[in-house]
Amino acid sequence: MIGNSLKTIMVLAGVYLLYIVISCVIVPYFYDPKADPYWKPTTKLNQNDKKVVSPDKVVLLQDREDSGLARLQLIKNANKSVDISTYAIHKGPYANLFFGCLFEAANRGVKVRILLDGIVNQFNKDLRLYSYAIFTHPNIELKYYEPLHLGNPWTWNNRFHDKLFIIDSELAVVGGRNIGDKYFSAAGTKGASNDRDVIVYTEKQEGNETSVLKQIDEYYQYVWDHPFTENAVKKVSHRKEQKGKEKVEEALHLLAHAKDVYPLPIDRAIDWKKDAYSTDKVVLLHNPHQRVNKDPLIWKELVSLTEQSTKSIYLESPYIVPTQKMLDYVEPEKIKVDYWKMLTNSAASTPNMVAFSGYWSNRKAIINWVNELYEYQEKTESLHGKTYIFDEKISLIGSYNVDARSTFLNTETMLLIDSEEFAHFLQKELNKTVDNHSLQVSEDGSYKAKEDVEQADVAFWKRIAIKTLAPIIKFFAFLV
Ligand SMILES: O=P(O)(O)OC[C@H](O)CO
Repeated sequence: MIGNSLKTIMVLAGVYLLYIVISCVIVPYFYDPKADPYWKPTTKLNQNDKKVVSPDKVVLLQDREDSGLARLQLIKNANKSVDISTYAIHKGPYANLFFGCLFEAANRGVKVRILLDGIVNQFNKDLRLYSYAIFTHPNIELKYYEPLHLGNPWTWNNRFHDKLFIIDSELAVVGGRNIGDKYFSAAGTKGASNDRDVIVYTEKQEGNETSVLKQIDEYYQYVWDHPFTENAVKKVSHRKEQKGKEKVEEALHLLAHAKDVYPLPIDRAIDWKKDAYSTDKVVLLHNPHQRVNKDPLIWKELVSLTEQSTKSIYLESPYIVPTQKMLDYVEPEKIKVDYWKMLTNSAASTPNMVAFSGYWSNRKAIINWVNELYEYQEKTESLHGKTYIFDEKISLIGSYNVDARSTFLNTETMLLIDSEEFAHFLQKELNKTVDNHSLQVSEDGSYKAKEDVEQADVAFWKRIAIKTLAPIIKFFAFLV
């Protein structure tokens, strides 16, 4: 009897596993996304357009602490609304301060909306407690994009990787950072993640119709109302409501004593607008919201810009895992750029062994594609920036990594900035990371020696993991 039940359970589990493999692995491997027949690249690089100055100004936000502080201050100074979308909120002191600021803003009447990836966040215990308090608060809402439904494994690959932060519909932060201590930690913090954001705002009231902020606002609303998003909590018991309130009180208390846990004074005014650059055009790029494989709109844009570039391309991505399906969109004979520099994590710095193993198998090919390939040599910090600069004119910053997951599977948001001044500045900043912390990879895969940068040791377990994973990931790179 017990034997029969066990057999039935094993058969059902096997059928379910097969259902998962078909939905999450086999279908995405074969399924070609439907292409938008009207798609055109956003920018023609070599066109001598009549110069139109956009009303948008941009500020590069690189320093980890400043970037964390800016978010907290912007929430504190919000008057009407705060709209946030991010892939992940990691539990820890920064997330608690962040929620402290959000609840403080909501308590004074600011409308707060938070949109997160479902699967990645719905098992975060702290977030669950906040979600109970959010449910009962009239001014804060929390939604999950594609939360886990065990019966719909074909939705599991559709991850929400957008990263937007919009204040009063008047200013936005677009970049690559999630919310968590490692993105905003002080210099020298172990496990710190280095990234870049852009603050975009407009000062001209009459120019607002052409501002990217309108586009960002409309896109946020579109995703907020999208059928793939759901309210995080549908009902709460009295006990849960109580637990949520206690968590919020804790966060507000922490905020009141922020100086004990946060290295920078939250109320210190930063005049970040002093570092603003004027622009000719700013556009929000995003992938379409489609399940299984998406029409790879951001990748198509990057390929088009690569093919149009004549002078230079600077590319920084924490993971570089090109797949054949991605390369099918490229016509190599069209790439005529004079100089191409690429920067990514080394085996020592990468926190993502799966993605790095995918890169490792392609490393030799990449060395041949570009003029100079660099790898970041810090053992306790990693690169997380997604930065692309074409012909010292067009810059893209945002969430998109050069891999199949960002290309076909995830939602992604990138800010395209047409500004020579900004591109020059960004290029200089990227070169600082290259010059001070990275080594160039030679044709044989070894590093070229450099006086001021030492090759970082790769932990023994990492070497073994890369050697073991690389041949396996080759077959699954379309999911990485
Ligand atoms: O580290 P992130 O935030 O760029 O995310 C990497 C994952 O591949 C997202 O799917």
